[in-house]
Amino acid sequence: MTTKPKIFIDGESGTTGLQIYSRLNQRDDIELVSIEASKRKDATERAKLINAVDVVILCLPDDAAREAVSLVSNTTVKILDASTAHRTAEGWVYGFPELNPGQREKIASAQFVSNPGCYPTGFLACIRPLIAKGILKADFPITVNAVSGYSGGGKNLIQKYDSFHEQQAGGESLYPYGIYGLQFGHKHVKEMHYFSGLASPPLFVPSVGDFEQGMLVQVPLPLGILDNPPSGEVIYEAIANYYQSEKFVQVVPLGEPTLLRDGTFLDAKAMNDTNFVQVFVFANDATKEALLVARLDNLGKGASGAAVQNLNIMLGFSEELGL
Ligand SMILES: NC(=O)C1=CN([C@@H]2O[C@H](COP(=O)(O)OP(=O)(O)OC[C@H]3O[C@@H](n4cnc5c(N)ncnc54)[C@H](OP(=O)(O)O)[C@@H]3O)[C@@H](O)[C@H]2O)C=CC1
Ligand SMILES: CC(=O)N[C@@H](CCC(=O)OP(=O)(O)O)C(=O)O
Repeated sequence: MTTKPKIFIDGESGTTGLQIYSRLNQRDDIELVSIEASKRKDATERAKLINAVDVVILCLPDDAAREAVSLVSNTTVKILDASTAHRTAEGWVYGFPELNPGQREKIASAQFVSNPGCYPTGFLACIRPLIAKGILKADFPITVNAVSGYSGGGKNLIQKYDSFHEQQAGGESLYPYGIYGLQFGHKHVKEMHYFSGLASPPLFVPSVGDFEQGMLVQVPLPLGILDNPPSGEVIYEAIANYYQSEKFVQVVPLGEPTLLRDGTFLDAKAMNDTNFVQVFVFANDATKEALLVARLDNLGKGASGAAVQNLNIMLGFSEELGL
């Protein structure tokens, strides 16, 4: 009988950890190992488990994730970090299998894998094919506007919204929508810049809406600044070809009307509870404007679904198991 790989989720009771747990706990091809709740922040107890399993999934704030990595003494244990701490760090592989040819092979053989941020997953899914294929040059000025459900802010933001909902007592939302990060330099910009291949960091404005889960990431392309702008069809074909063999990145056919609610709104929640990121291209060749949009579940392909996909790759399992 072959032994099942042992998995420890450090931060199992947090927002991301719970979602990973729920995707893994029905599986009989792995063994989930848990820490006693009262000892979940005890470094000695965590170190024992971290060094006794095959893969540790870190679902912790950045500092606690760095601490967990410092506790690793077993050179055979693999670490998958869902936090921002190691996304551009040396010695770590970026856990976005669809990003570049050969990326999933790197994930499969790595000891240290970082799970991408939710916003960067949407952004990179849109822009990476255009830079990689030379449809846009690396110096094209890029801005990103995105909206996330409030679970993107973890337990703290969920608690805040729970209390808003109590105060509004069924009435109109107290905080329906707000932009943030207005000092710029959001913690995700570094990985957006690094893995896109852009010459300069994109200007990123995130926002949060009064819904728990779901995300839209918008990348406007003011093509009129170019002498010979690519058409919408060229942009669409480049992105669609890039992901043609990928299951979890869906490039929606150009001008697909049925995906807009009432023909008008693109709904942020439509990918919830899935591991898909959808990429849309909207374009007007006459006005030389285009807009790329990614739609994903911040807790799906944006966090926990992506973590399970990476775990499967790291264990040499079929990538789609449990997703
Ligand atoms: N929410 C999202 O959409 C996404 C989150 N992420 C990242 O995943 C990580 C986890 O985020 P999220 O689940 O949202 O956050 P939560 O705040 O919901 O959960 C964090 C968990 O870590 C535990 N924890 C905190 N400090 C320690 C410690 N020193 N030792 C052990 N456990 C500790 C907390 O326990 P306690 O509550 O008891 O303090 C809590 O269970 C973060 O780095 C986040 O940025 C990544 C992508 C998307
Ligand atoms: C709505 C909200 O607050 N979202 C979070 C991003 C969540 C996330 O992806 O965090 P990691 O980079 O640690 O993975 C934020 O903007 O900080």
